[in-house]
Formats: sequence, structure tokens, C-alpha cells
Amino acid sequence: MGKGKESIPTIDLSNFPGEYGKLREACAEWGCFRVVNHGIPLDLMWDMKKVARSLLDLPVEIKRRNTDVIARSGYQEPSPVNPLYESLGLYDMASSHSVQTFCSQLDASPHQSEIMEKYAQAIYALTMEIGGKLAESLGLNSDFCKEWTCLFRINKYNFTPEVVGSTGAQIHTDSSFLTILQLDENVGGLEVMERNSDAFIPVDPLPGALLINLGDVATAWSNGRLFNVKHRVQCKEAGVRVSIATFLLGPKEAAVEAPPELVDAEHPRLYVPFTYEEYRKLRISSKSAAGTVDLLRIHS
Ligand SMILES: O=C(O)CCC(=O)C(=O)O
Ligand SMILES: [Fe+2]
Repeated sequence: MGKGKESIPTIDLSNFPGEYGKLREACAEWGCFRVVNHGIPLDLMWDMKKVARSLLDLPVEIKRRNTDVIARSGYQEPSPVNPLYESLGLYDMASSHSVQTFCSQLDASPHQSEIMEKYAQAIYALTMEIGGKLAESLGLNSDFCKEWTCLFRINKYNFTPEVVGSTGAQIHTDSSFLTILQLDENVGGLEVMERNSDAFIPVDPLPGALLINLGDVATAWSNGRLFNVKHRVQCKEAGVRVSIATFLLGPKEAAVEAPPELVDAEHPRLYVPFTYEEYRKLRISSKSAAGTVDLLRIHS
């Protein structure tokens, strides 16, 4: 049974411990939720959006300087699969050195670099806070993700009147543990799939809120408790759409595996341990961008 007209849950980050139950349910039932009172200043979100737009408007020769650090972490050009989409990526956003390298490759101004630094620091802190609260909602220690890496992406969808009705980003799950999305405040198009039906629910922009999606690493790490939501971006109206995504990926080198507290006789281990980079390559080589983590399921 689908959940019909229910809408995506909203979690008030200023209301903990009160929200743990709602958070746990959102993660199990939806695999996504909005957060409010998250502490990222509105003017910083706005400034970051302006910087993202101008970097994505750079000539393609300059954008190509944003090279991969791990597989497909750098500039993604429009492709046959997603011809309306392009994206710039910054691997290891928690490192000031990585931010500076990204900025200098793209000839960012000192002002733009400063906004990037501030946003990267603030949003990285938020990934740690939300990751921590997720763990606590399962009765675990909040510091499990302290050494995990983050990938920052700015996405542009070139929606023109001729392509209304077509797809901007094909259906996928994120490979990450969790993703924080700052949506375009004007142009909608993101849709998440309900867990128990194949219905797509539009995620309309909600001023000031951020959207959190759980990805494949969350499902494997939680031994199946956290749901990796399928989603896509549809072109519903003409206009350039810019979104900002921060992916909390996984441990840099250690394997992703469910902690012992989440494994017992009733909950046998569901996934073979894997490293994030191995998994990223598996995702790239397996044609489908949704459901790859099922390949790592342990069959009894
Ligand atoms: O642009 C969006 O709203 C979604 C982007 C997305 O799903 C992704 O970057 O993984
Ligand atoms: Fe995504």
C-alpha cells in the first residue's frame, strides 16, 4: 500500500531529543526528510547559490580543469544519459586545501572562494550533526562518521521550453550515506519515489529548508534499517535549475559494515563489507544507478 497523499516529513533540528522517533520513522519509511532550523544562515545559502551559478556558467574549457580525484568526482559534462545536466564536484570538502584547489582551478575570485570556504565548513558540520543524530536514533554513538569524507557538487539543469516533460536526472539512489540538498528556490523538478508504491512525489522548493536523502551506504551500514530513496529530476518548466548537493560518502579507507549492535540472530548481516571507492566503481560499471547495493547482499 502506498502512503497516498502523505508528504515528506520535516524534522526540526532545534527540537531534539523530541524528534528522534520521527527521524527514525522518516529514515525507515521515506529515506528522505526536510530539515528546518538547521543553522545554515539564509544569506550564506543565497550567496552560495550565486557562486554556484557563476561557476557553472564558466566556459567548458575552464570547467574541465575540475578533474576527478576519485572516480567521477570532478566535472561531469552533459551526457547521452543526462543531456540536460552538468555538474562541478569538490572531493573532500572538509579540507580547506581541497576547497582552495577547486577554487583556483576555476579561477574563482577571493570573494567567491570565501563563500565556498564558509559554506563548505557550515554544511560539513551539518552532515556530522545529522549523521550523528541518525546514529543516536538507532541507539548508537554519534561519532561513527567523524573521519568520513564528503563530496560537494553543484548541479545545473538546462531546462528550455523544448524539453519540458523530459528527464533532467535519471532515476537513481545516491551512493552516499546521506546527501544534503539545497534545491533551486524557483525551478522545481525533483521527485522522490514512495517506498511501498512506485509513485513519484514532487519535492517542491521550501524556502530555507534543506532536503536530506539517504543513500546506499546508509542501507548497508544500518543493516537494512535506513532506506535508500530512489529519486529523479524532471523538467516541468523552462528555466536554468541549480541545486547544491553535499554527499557524506563513507569512511576514507575502512570498510562500510554494520556495527555489531545492529547485527544479531534476528538481524543477520545483510551486506558484505566494502570500501566506498570499490563501491563507487561497482556503481559506475553496473549500468543501473538504482539498486546496485543489492549486488552486495549476502544470500543465505
Ligand atoms: O538536483 C537535484 O535536486 C537532485 C540532485 C541529485 O539527486 C544528486 O545530485 O544526486
Ligand atoms: Fe541524487
